[in-house]
Amino acid sequence: MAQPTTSRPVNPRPSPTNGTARQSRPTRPASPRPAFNIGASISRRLNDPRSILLTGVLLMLVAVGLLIAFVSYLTTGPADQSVVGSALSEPLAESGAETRNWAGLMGAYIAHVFVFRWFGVGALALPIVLLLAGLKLATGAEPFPLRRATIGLLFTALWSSLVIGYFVLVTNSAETASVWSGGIGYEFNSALYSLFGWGSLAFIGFGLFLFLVYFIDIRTIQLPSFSTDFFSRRSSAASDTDADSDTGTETTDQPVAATKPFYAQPEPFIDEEDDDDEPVATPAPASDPVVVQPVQTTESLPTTGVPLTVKSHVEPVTPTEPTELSATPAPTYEPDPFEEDDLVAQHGLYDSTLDLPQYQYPTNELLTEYQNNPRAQVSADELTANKERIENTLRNFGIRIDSIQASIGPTVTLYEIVPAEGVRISKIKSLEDDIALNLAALGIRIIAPMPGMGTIGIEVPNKNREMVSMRSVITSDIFSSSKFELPVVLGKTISNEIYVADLAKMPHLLMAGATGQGKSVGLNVLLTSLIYKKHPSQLKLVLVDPKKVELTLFNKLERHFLAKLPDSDEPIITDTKKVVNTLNSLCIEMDNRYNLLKEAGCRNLKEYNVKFTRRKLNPEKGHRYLPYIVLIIDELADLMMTAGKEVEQPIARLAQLARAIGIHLVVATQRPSVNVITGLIKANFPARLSFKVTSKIDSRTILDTGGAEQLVGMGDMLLSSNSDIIRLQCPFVDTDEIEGLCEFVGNQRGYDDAYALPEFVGDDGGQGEEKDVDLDNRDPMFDEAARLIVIHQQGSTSLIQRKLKLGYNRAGRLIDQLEAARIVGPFEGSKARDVLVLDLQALEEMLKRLKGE
Ligand SMILES: Nc1ncnc2c1ncn2[C@@H]1O[C@H](COP(=O)(O)OP(=O)(O)OP(=O)(O)O)[C@@H](O)[C@H]1O
Repeated sequence: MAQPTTSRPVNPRPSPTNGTARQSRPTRPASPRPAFNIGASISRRLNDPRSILLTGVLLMLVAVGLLIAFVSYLTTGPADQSVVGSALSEPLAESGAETRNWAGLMGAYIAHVFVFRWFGVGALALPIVLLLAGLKLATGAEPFPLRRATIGLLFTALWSSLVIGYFVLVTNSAETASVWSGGIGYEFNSALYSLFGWGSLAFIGFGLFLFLVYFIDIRTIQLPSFSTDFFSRRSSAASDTDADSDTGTETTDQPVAATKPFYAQPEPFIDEEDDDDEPVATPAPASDPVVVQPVQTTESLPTTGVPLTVKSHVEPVTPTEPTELSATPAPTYEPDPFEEDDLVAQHGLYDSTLDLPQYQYPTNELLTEYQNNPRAQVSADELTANKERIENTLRNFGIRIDSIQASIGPTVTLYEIVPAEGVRISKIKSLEDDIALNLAALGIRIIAPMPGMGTIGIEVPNKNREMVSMRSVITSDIFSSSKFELPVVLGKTISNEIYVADLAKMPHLLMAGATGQGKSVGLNVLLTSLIYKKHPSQLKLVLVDPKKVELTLFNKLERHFLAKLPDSDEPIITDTKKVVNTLNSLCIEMDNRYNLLKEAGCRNLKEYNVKFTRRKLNPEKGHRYLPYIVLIIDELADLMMTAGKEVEQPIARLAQLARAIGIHLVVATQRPSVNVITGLIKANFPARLSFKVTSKIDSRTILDTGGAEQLVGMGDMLLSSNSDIIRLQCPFVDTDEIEGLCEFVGNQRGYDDAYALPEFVGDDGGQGEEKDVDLDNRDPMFDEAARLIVIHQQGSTSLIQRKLKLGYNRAGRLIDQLEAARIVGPFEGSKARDVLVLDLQALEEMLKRLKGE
């Protein structure tokens, strides 16, 4: 679990409030809207994909112009030199008319600077760099990794200037040939030659050597004597495959995926089956059977996490059975380091964000800047009054104290009391209710003792509270520089620190709170944090919303961040049956991912993705970059009531096993009772968050302790993780802001469709599919059964059984026929089916139609 990190001094300033900003959601109360911000508008324009396209095309045009000017200058340069020289002194029209350069006077002038004065023929590198950059911006295509190409070309420009300069100097041909070396090369050699003579060539040669060592990594250049030469081995493997095509061992000589869209990057590739008769597999040490480990926090690319014994041949991977935690350790395979280095040198590291290279992360301006009410500070009077009342109350109960100190938070102020020697803490704890009554404020919480300190804390709500805006936390240093895998900003602590947690480490979160206390805002905050930090290729959301209204705004993210079942129309899942199928599908995804990790010899998703990024895993073997998947369920109670075990079991299974493979769950409910948050579910959610609940019992169910019933609402919450309980004020984000954010993302170019989860075919034949029912061959009791169901408005098999005195099988067949005739709805777990026909009159009409009358 993440620790809060301090971004402010521990002794905070008093906090302002906005008392008006919380009347009701979704309409934002009278909080001031941000004034029109010119800077924000310009920055939005610049980030607009159309502006990016325009910049790209402009760059390419400039590049072509420069290329023409430079090439032309190499032949016409000497003739133009006098024109360029006189251009500043004579009227432009005249000097322009005399220019021989194909790109006119301007071309001649720019080429004069770049070619003649600076780099000579090497100046051609500049338009090439601009061309590549323009191409990438305009189309996303990147024939060579741009950064490496730029460095390489600029070095070539400089180095060629130096080499040619040397020869121009020693052959005394400056008059005619210095245009090829440019001024830099010639002047450099003039200076050096007088000191070292031909030794200056050694300097230049050494420069090249340095570049090769650091930039290309000279160690990876293959000498002809290497018998393991990558290309020769690959092509021989390919011909082997040709000769024996039914072995199923496919190899491809072309690592670049030709069928990918134009913006796709080359596939990472290493063919582990390219071995000869001497397979060497390196099994992982059979020591520790636990393959699941929490993901590391550091962003630096770790080594692969498997013992690295360098072998040049590997054995084909044999998939083993999936997926329990105690699964036997995966065999690890050591790919040929020369191959990987070669691929990485050729294509650079794999970069998942190149799936959508022009994707723009949301800007801060999309969030509202709320002005906090200046009256909302905790005044010195309020502080002194509370202090005195605490002291008096304690004194009345015979408790002496040594000192009392206040820290002002956004919602509550914490009075920290050092009791006099000999005072028992349990005594103070037992007086909690009396002290609260005396201080006459709602939401007094007594923390006795404060963890890790010998003091007692009393939290008293502020008269006016501070609104913690989403914008203020998103723009904070601590969040924007966070290196967490899945950073979520949960709010501000009592000492005004911004609390950022890593969902990947939590690894699942259970949320509860009575209605209207801030749960939906809390979920929106969580989703907003993730969307601000992650690229669509790195994160997929599965949103389950049985209430059907809470998460609808996120619909717009379908082709960027959402995942759904292949045959589902709606990306946000509201139907119980679909929820069950989706949960089961996630379990299949989990099993598939475990298999991939096992084959790759990785212990968790992060290691796996690092390995994939380094092009050590072959996509032709099913390996792919694995995005995190976050499953959000808004209202577990509804699901537990309608589908009970059908949802409980996959949720528990996912919660138990999915952390290592990057599937994380956030489950919210307004009814934290034991039949919703069952023991099985609770045991698998170590991190729990509670907004205000209605009773101490509810607080115990969710947090295992009281306290949540004393919160003051509006996002005031307690987070329990690792047996610590922290009080936080959740940030506020309005539906308008969420709408703006979703539009910003949704209007950008996305994937063709939502991320497809594996297909799941349930016991009843899949996603509520119709069964094979022949309505022409109806049961003789069909009409009667239909009337019975419509009269009772209850779609139950047992009703038919009882009233028509039929056996279970026949009643079951009848209900299937009624479903096929759309008189009752589909099976919904333990609940009776919906009756789709409202009255007998409508029914009789339907029956007539069925009979063809
Ligand atoms: N973090 C917050 N800061 C300030 N006000 C808040 C915050 N969270 C919620 N509120 C206020 O409380 C109201 C209710 O919040 P919200 O809709 O999130 O409650 P809920 O628990 O989801 O309710 P329900 O279960 O009925 O959907 C909001 O409209 C807003 O005015």
